[in-house]
Amino acid sequence: MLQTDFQSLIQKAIDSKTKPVGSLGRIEALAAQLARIQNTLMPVAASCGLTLFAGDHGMALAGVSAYPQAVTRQMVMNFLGGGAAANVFARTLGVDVEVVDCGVAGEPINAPSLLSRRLGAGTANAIERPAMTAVELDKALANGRAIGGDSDHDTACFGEMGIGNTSSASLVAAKILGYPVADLVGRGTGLADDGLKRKQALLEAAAGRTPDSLPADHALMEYGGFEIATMTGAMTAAAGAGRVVLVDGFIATVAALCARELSPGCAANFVYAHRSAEAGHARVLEALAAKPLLDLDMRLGEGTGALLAWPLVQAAAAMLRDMASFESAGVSGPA
Ligand SMILES: O=C(O)c1ccc[n+]([C@@H]2O[C@H](COP(=O)([O-])O)[C@@H](O)[C@H]2O)c1
Ligand SMILES: Cc1cc2nc[nH]c2cc1C
Repeated sequence: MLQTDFQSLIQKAIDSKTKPVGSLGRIEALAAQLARIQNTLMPVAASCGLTLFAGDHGMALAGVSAYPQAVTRQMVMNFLGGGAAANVFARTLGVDVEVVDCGVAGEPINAPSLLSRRLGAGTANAIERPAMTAVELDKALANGRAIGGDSDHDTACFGEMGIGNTSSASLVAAKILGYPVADLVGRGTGLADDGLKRKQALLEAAAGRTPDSLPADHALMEYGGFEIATMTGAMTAAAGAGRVVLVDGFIATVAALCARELSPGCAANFVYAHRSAEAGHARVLEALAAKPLLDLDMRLGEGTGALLAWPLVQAAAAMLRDMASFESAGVSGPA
């Protein structure tokens, strides 16, 4: 069937439901997207998994974050213990959580429930040199594809943890979009004014090492993080496998931007969950013409925004699948 014909069938199905035309607002657009992704007028949103990608950044040691690098590792232990915001939200929603070490600083973490896909003990300091090699990038993308492609869930939430990764994400996005990095720098975990100034100067120095504009793979190699690159691969494969991908905050949206550049078809499966309070997020969303579902002033990461959007995905699918039509319920249509 032609795409336009299927789109008009979807619209007809949505408009036949017992509600004034258009009255469920953006839930209707979301339902239509789910129908397109699953190629059915009976979309299913039955199960969702959260994969948390953790990695460290050489840049963090230059002082671009309000928190020390050690927090990445400590938070991985917290995820494994079930005590982080992402765990708590996931439990309330019945979502499974898996944690991936993509390259946390220090010795490998020895925990049976942790998936080890380490590319090293953190990236190189991208202020001075490329964050990773082409071989490391390829491996991270491949690791991500294997993780994103292997799941029983119809919906995937991807979250990240990495002290310094707002710096990495700002630089990657600036190079892909051809924006000055200053337009995309924010307070991250909560830098005060003097810290923000220092971060801005360091990121401008980092950006100055390379041309104003870079393709996504070069941008990732120069400025990316192991967790961001692994998430990028996971997003392409999850979308390729027909899953709905709930895109979290600033860092996850930059991974989605990379995924779209590397594998354009995957964008159709992306649902932008929320607008983070991190300064650059609104700009990157704008560049993607993406209107996220939620705006809760959150800026945590960990997939917390994506998790909170999961019930909306479930509601949208149930609306299209289960709501009565004017005809089946014997309700009069517009006069
Ligand atoms: O998701 C977001 O929009 C977001 C915005 C600001 C900070 N974060 C989280 O905070 C960490 C990065 O902040 P920073 O200041 O260390 O670059 C990293 O672990 C992210 O998960 C996440
Ligand atoms: C405590 C803490 C938890 C986080 N979760 C994601 N990024 C984080 C950064 C910090 C500092």
